[in-house]
Amino acid sequence: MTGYNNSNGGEVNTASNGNGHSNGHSNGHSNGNKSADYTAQENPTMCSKDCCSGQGGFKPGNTCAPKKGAVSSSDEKIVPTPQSLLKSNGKIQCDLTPDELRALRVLNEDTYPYEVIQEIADFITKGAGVRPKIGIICGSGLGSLADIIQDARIFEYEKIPNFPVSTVEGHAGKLVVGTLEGATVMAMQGRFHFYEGYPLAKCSMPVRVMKLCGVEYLFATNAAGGINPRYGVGDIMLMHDHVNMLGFAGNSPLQGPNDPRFGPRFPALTNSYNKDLINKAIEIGKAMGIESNIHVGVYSCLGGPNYETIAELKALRMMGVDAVGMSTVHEVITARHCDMKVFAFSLITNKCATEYNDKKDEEPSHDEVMAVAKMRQKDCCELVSRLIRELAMGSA
Ligand SMILES: O=P(O)(O)O[C@@H]1C[C@H](O)[C@@H](CO)O1
Ligand code: HPA
Repeated sequence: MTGYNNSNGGEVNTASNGNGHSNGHSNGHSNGNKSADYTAQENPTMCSKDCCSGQGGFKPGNTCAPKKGAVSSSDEKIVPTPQSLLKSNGKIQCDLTPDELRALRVLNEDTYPYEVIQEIADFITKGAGVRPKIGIICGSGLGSLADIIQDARIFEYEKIPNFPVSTVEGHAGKLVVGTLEGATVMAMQGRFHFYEGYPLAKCSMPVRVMKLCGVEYLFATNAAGGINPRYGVGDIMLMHDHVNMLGFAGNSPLQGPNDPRFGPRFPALTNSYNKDLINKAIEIGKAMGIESNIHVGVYSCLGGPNYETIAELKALRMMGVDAVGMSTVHEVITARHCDMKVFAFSLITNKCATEYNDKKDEEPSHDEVMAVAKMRQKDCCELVSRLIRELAMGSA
């Protein structure tokens, strides 16, 4: 693998992709500082704190009453709100404090207001005592990337105010802040996926938290299926572009009102993956003796949680996709929107069949994904830490 440049022989572009977004304009997102009166009309599916926490806390889809219009099975009873809970003005009494109510609203809203993200970032930077420069998102089974961080301050997602929780095996649900190879870093041991029930903006919300913590570089990693027939299990594909299948279907983490404090309404994504970092990673791969296992390619994210059909994989291949997964793209979009530099790679954990066959052992499974990630975590950690060392030394 020689130096990467996808611009047909032009110079490697070292310029940052400043998208010139303005600061200081609010789009007037309110922060939920309303009274604790919570009308049934505002959200017909919510009830009291005790009821929701009885179902394991406030989580996506954690509703306590059937949605309006839902068909109930014959043995289910619809229990009307007791009159004793209704105030004379028709509002339901709520025993949540204003802060709890606000947290409930934030967790149930699709987008996080700037101020809430700022509060999360303040909580982390104050707790850690540093402002990290590099953000790392660990893919499935690649959480050990965060284990190599020194002077680590660990925040469990559950304890970070207004943070979602990780629900997938191989995603520990911890944020680790510290230093790595001389650089201040924050790493997510566990990301949020669309298939967990989170809207895309919520899946990639931590990227905005990183930005407000001071992060300039996003390193995103993932486990993916190799569609390119040249890719082997355990190979690493440096992402130089993506195909946003969820975007084709009209879904985006940037959907909804745009807050210009993060970035512009219509961001360009043509130079999303930093070419200098790709070239440095190729050099590092050579120095590590794994050159033949390193590729540069195109990743595509589907919604999951099911793996793809043969027809879907054939279609993706025809579209120029080299590896397929269920994450990363919305994180990259969010990072580029707020002008972060991005480096991302896929660990190829399985080869995707593009021809029909009946071989059960060729079907992908999360167990296989986790096993391959475990096997290859050492090289992935070394690649990331050497790249960060180059950044810290100012040579990348
Ligand atoms: O979080 P990533 O994208 O690394 O995880 C992949 C996609 C699914 O979450 C899971 C499937 O095995 O691995
Ligand atoms: N498809 C989608 N996501 C994945 C795969 C796959 O084959 N492998 C790991 N994550």
